[in-house]
Parts: sequence; structure tokens; C-alpha cells
Amino acid sequence: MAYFSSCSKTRHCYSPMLKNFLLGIIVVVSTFQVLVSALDDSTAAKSLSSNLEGPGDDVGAFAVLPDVNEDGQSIEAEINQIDDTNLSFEELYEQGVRAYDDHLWYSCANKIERAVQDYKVFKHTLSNCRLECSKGLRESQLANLTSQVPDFSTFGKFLRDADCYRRCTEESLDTHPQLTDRMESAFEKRLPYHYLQFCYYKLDRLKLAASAAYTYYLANPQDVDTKQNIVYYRDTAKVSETDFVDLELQPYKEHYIRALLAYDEHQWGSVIFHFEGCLEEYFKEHERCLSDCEGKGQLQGPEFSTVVADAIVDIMACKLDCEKKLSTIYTEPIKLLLQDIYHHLQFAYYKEGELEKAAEATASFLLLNSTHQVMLDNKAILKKELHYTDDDFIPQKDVAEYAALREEMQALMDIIKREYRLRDLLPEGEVINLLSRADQDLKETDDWMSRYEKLGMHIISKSVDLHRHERFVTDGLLKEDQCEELLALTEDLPTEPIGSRKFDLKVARQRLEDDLNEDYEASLRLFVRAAEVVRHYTQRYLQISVSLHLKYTSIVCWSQPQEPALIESCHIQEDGTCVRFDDMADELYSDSYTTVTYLNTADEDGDFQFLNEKNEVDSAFGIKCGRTVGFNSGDRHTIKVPKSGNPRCAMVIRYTTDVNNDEKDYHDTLTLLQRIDELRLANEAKNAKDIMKQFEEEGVRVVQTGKELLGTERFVADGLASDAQCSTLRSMVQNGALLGDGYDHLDSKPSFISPHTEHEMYQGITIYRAAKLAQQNTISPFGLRAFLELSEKSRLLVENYFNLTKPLYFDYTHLVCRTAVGDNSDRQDLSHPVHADNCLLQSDGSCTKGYPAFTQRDYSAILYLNDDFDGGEFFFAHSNKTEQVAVKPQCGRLVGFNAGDFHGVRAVTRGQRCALALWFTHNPNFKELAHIQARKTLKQLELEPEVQHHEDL
Ligand SMILES: O=C(O)CCC(=O)C(=O)O
Ligand SMILES: [Fe+2]
Repeated sequence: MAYFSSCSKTRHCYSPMLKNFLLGIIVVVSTFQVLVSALDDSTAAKSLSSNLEGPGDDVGAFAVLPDVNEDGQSIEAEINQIDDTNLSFEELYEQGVRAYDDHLWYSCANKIERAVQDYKVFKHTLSNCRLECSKGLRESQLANLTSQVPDFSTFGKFLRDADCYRRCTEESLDTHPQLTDRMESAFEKRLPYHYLQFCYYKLDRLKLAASAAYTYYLANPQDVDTKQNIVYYRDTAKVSETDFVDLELQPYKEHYIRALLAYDEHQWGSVIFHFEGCLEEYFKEHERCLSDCEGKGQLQGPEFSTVVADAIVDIMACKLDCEKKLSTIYTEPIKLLLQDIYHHLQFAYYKEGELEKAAEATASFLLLNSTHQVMLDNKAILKKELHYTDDDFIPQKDVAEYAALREEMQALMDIIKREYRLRDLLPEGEVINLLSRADQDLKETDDWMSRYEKLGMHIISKSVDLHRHERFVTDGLLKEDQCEELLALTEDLPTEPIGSRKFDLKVARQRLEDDLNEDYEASLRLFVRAAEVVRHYTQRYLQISVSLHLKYTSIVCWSQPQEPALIESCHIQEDGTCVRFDDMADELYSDSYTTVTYLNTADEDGDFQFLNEKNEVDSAFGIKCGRTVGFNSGDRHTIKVPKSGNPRCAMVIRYTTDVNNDEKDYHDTLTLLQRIDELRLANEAKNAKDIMKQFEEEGVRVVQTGKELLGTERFVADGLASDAQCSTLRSMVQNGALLGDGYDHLDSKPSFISPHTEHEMYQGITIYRAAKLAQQNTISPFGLRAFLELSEKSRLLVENYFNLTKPLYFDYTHLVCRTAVGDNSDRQDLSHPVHADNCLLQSDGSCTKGYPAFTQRDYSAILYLNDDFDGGEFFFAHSNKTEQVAVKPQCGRLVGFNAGDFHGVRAVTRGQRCALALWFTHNPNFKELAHIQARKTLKQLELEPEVQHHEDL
């Protein structure tokens, strides 16, 4: 006989991880790596956790407040100083943060706590007003507004709702804060609790501190310091497990958690009570979420209907996201939360003998997921027991409305996605396709940090350590070669008497227009791209919902001034000026931000310093290539000019959220670069047939075409390299390969282990590194020449074999060897798992474009250098990762294909397999500058008389 299944038999059950949470055990990773901080040793700059010491000896739980603050000022005096009635929560919060800065712990805790409460009231009021107004529950002067004017019924509703909403909020709120995106994001990310935690800690209110830390942690589970602090609190006698309270826990979540605990205990009555409560609260919360979305439309542009329509699309997307937003319990996302609730509830009803209610829960579940087998089986059982027909299974009213609304919104959104001409989220994207669809995935901020980390960017200091939110320091935004190329842009520029030298786009455009120099053009393209990467990162980091626009982009270098008196009584700024702060008002929380990305390490000193209102150093750090500091443009800061040696250079970018205020020079530069492309395209007279014939004459033969290789843009050619060239490149890897993957991760220790498999050693050398090594005489100019020639030959073959109408540029060039290590005979894995080179292959077979996939890549080619190894066949693959057709490597064999094709490499089970891997792009902005540099280096070396040429070229 079929038997009634409980939730625990299905996949919808909560995970063991969540259960740990439920039982009050806070899962804290204790062996995380502490991020290296480049902050100097000023006490202010230390992270919070490093300030945590054991508590004073004799204080019991809920200690009385200490009498004096750290600096000796009495708390009572501090309390008496508080005069802040009628402050908005924003003002309270700002003052609380200042109090934190000033070590006034009581004021800090008091103000921030009130800010948090007032913020809750504020949000609640807005939601209620919206709901009441849209449902017509409030009296309105305009209630009977009607008109014969066409369209007025729609406009009339807008007018009525807007009027109602304004009156409602004005009546209900004492203060009228202008909630900025930044402030909202700070509260939504629970940043106030981070401050609160520390201030409570300083006041020795450890239970409160523990709750605040825990509350912050739940929204920021990646935060290392907070995890450490929680461990600390847990280990102190004053705090017990039950003191870790989520201070932002919504009622439906509390019910949910209690229901699950009761479920574990088989207390079915209690399960029913809490899940019913949970549902009631959930639908309320969902309704509130929907109504909050009404405030999330972005208004840009003068055209009424497009502005409104775009805003509606934003709002709809926000509403469709509500379900996901509400589905995280603690830090655990519960897939299909509603289904999960109905499933549990159904079982509890059944256990309690409430079969009609069980049937209702079953119907409710099936409304959300009509093909769920367990539920269909349960339905069959209930049908029998209750003598029901299908018609008797009626879902709950709330869920029926919920499902209908969702379905309707989804259908509308599908049409919009398919048919509606959306505004360009990235206006410059049409001119210059930098990061494809960058802003589209801006909304999925969940895992952007780990994506950036994969690209070698890592945060080294966050807002809290830097004493104000919206400050960050991140490493790895540029690689060494990119820094070098960008530095080249500042050569030949005049140094001002004050000691600064500045490159900007006005200078650049002029120069390019006067003389179209390929090197300069390439560096300029890199500059534009780098600016875009930094902008993108900053936008993500600060989580500002409106787009950041570049207001001014420059490179500024500082060296000691000829007349030191010029900088005596002022603060040197990154932007090339020296200011006196007392002359100017701080304009924090304005809509303007600055980032500074360093291009070199100063020979001596050169530190960056954040200053507080008294112009004392808040925090400071040293500089190096790729390190980026971001801050609000009103933040006080200064730098130390290096006393001697090279100037200290950085890319300095100012941003604005005002679309009308972005940099004209930037757009003009993009247009100029675009014009150069077009010109080049028009002048390009090439004949693919002739070139292919030439290849044939040189002994290059295409041995397999797309037909044999079961794809469209694929081929294999032989005879591209001589044995001498193959062995020269191989020995270059032995001599000069950067151990590890060769991708030059800053700071990361080189390692032999392949990033793809532990059974192989992986050594690589880029064209940039090859040029450097040739300069140092580690590899011969012949080697560099072979590297360059074979790369170019491969590029030309791919471009012409596919008969491409647009030029193909190098995007990345990497000479790689994979060597079997240890006993390799019964390995099951691959040398390189199945992937595509320009998108991320997902488990469902789709391939997503976006970070960290190199979406700019259009074609790929691998030129093989040897065959004296076992395994290591290249293969094309299906999207389900199974093998389609394999190619055996040998010296001079090249496989060329569309970069979107799936492929992989079988395990290398004996010996070493070497290949030159090449990725190409049509986008000139991604042109690999190192090729230009390497050609220059080669020319220089071959002109130097002492270089001996043994080999015949
Ligand atoms: O070495 C090969 O045959 C292919 C390597 C590859 O696909 C890659 O590095 O992306
Ligand atoms: Fe690949």
C-alpha cells in the first residue's frame, strides 16, 4: 500500500546546515584565512577584531556602564551632551558613526540603536502608506476625480495614489529623511550593527554585542572579523548560545524556525500553529516586498512614456525577485520556501487527523508545483480516505492569489524580455563593448565578490576598518604589464612646479589626432578599458543602484617639487593639487566618488592617508601596482610624496551618479577610437584566398575541417612549426616559466600544481614574460622570435581560414606545458575539464556570458609542440560534457575553433605535453599590448651586437 510521505523523505527538507542553526549552534568557520591588511599600525586602523581583548575581571552579565570612557571623559558628561531630539535616522546614524570615530561609546550605541529603530518605523510607514493608498483604504480629496480626457483614468490613478502617499507619509512621520541609496544600502546590509557591536563591546554589554555581531553576520556571512568576534563572544562566560539573537528576524521566519523545531519533536499541534502563523506573516511580508518595489523604479530621461515604461520594467523585475528575497532563513537560502511550508504542514495536519486541512495544503502545494510525485501520491491517498474528487482539492485563498499574480507577472516579464526594446543600461556600450552586459548582472550582487576574486582582485580593507562606509582598498585590479603600459602614457608630459604631472583624455585625444601612433593608441585603449573595469568594480562594491558615470579620468604622477614651500601648509591630493581643508566644506554623502588605482610602488614613502575631521590620520596604507582605493569625494585624505627616486603614479577617476555630468572627453575618445577602427577596416585590403595559398606553399595543410570535426567553425592544420621551433619553445618553458598557471596573480605564491588537476604540473609563460626574460637574457632572442612568429602565423591562419571580414587581434597568448606527476595510470579525471573559452558552462548545458568568463574572446587556437607523452588528446565536447571528437597533438599541428565551442583535454598520463594556446578577439580594446612590446624588445635585442645568433632563422 502506498504510504503517506513526510517532508523528510523529500528533497524539500531543510538541510543539516540549517538544522545546526536551528539548534542554536552558530556555525562559525574558525580556520579562515585572515586577510592580509596593508594598513599601517595606527591603532585607529586596526580591524575591530584585533581590538577585542578578554573582558575585565569582575563584571557580571549585563554589566553596569563604566563610569568613564577610554579617554577619561565621564559617561555621564557624554549623556548630558546628547541633544538630538527631532533628528532623522540618517542624522542619528551619521552622528553615531562620528561618536564611534571619537570613541564616545555610549553616544555611539545610543544613536545608532535609535537610528535602527527609526529606520524600521520609517520603512514600515512607507510600506503601509503605499499599501493603504493603492488599495483605496485612505480618504482622499481626489477620490472622485474623473474626467473625459482620454488616458485620464490611468493618470488619475497616479495622481490619487501619489497625493495619498505624500499626505500619508507626511502625517505619519515626525522627521522626513531623504533616504539615499547609500543609506538604504547601509541599513539593508545591516552595517549599523557592525558599529553597534563594537560600541556595546566597549561598554561591556557583551550580550548585546553578541546579538549585534550575530545580526550583522547573518547578512554578511563572508565577514571574517565578525566571525572571529562571534567566536570570541561564544567563548566568554558572559554570553550563552541563546544570547545570539537575530535582531532583524522577521515574524514569518521566527514562526518557520519554531515550526521546524516542533516538527523535529513531532509536536504536530505546535507545527500547525507555527506554520499557519508563518504563512499568514509570509504573505504579509510578500505584499510589503511588492509594495516596496514601487519605490525601486529608476527614472532616467525626459520622455514620459519611456521613463514610465522603463520604471515599470524595473519594478516588475523587483517584484518577481521578492520570493527569492524572502527565502533566506539565517544564511541559508531555502529553495521553494512556500512549497516547503505546505509540505510540512500537510504532513502535520495528516498526523493530527485533520484530513480536510491536509487536502487543502496538498492543493496549495500542487498549485505551486503540479508535477511533484510525492505530493501526487499523497493526494491519491487523501482522495481515497476522504472520498474526494479532484474538484474538492481547493487551495488556500492567499496562495491562490499569490500564484495567480506571480504567473501574470511572469508572463508579462517574458513578453518584455522578448519584445520590449529596453533602454541601454550601458550607453557607451554601443561604441565600445567593454564588459558585455556588465550592468545586467549588476543586480545579482550575491557572488560578485567571489567572481572578482577569481580574476585576482581581492579586498584588503573595508569600510569599517577605514572608519567610514564607502571606503575600500582592493588589490589586483591591474596586472604588472598593464601598469607598465599605462605609465608609458605619462612619459614626455611636463611636471608642474608643485611636483605633479598629469595625463588626461584631452591631452590624449589631441596627441592621437596629431599622430596616429599604434603604441599610443593601444595604451589609450587599455586606459579606457581599465577605467571601465574600475568603474564597474566600484559600482559593485558600493552597491549604488543608479549607474556611476565617469566624470573625469586621469593619470597623476607626483614627485618632490622643485620649490618645497609650495606644499608646506597644504594637503597633497591624488588629483595633482594641494589643498587646505579648512577652506572648504566637507561634502560627504554627495553623489560623487573617487577611485585611485596605483601604477607603481613609490621608491620611498608614498603612502595614502585617510584623515578625520581634525585632519589626523584615520588609516593609511602603502601603494603598489593594481591597488585601488575608493572613497566619497568629500572624504579627507592626503598622500606622502616620495622623497626621491621615481615619481608615484596613479589612475585617478572621479565618478558621478548624474548622467548628464559625465565626461565629454571620455565619450569623444571612444568615438575617436571607433573612427580609427572603421578607418582601419576600410583600408584593410586582404584576400583570404591568396593568404591561404601562401600557407599551402609553405607546407601548411588543413587536415580536418568542420565537417569531420562535427562543428561549424573548427579545423585542424599541420605543418605550422618546424621541429627546431617546437623544441625552442619547449626549452623556453623549462628555463623561464613562471611556476603555477602563469597568470601572474599578484601576491599569490607560485605553485606547480595545475589549476585543473592535482595529477599534473602546470607551467606557463606569457608573451609579456617572454619579452621580459629575453631582456634579462634568460631566454634567447631566437626563442622570443619563435614565440612571436608562431603566434602571428596562427593568428593569420585562423583569420583567413574562417575568412573573417573583421580583423582578429590577440587577446591572450600563453605557452603551457602539462606534466604527469606520480602514478598516473588509473586516473579518472581530465587534464582540462570541458569548458568554453568565452562563457561559463553550466550544469544544465547552457553557457553564461559574463564575469569571470572572457566574453571578448571570439576564436581560440592551440598550436602543439610535441607528441612524446601519453594521453593529453584535445577533444571537442557536447554541452553535457561528453566527448565528441578527439585530436592528437604533435609538433606543428594547430586546432582552431570558435571560442564558444565546448572542449577539453584528456589526462596526460606520462611525460610532458606542451602547447601554445592563443585566444583572439575582434574587439581592438582587448588587444594584447605585450605583442607590441615584445616586437620592440626583439628589435632592440637583435640590433645589439653582443647577441650571438647561432640558429638560422
Ligand atoms: O591545451 C589544449 O589542448 C587546450 C587548452 C584549453 O582549452 C585552454 O587552455 O583553454
Ligand atoms: Fe580552452
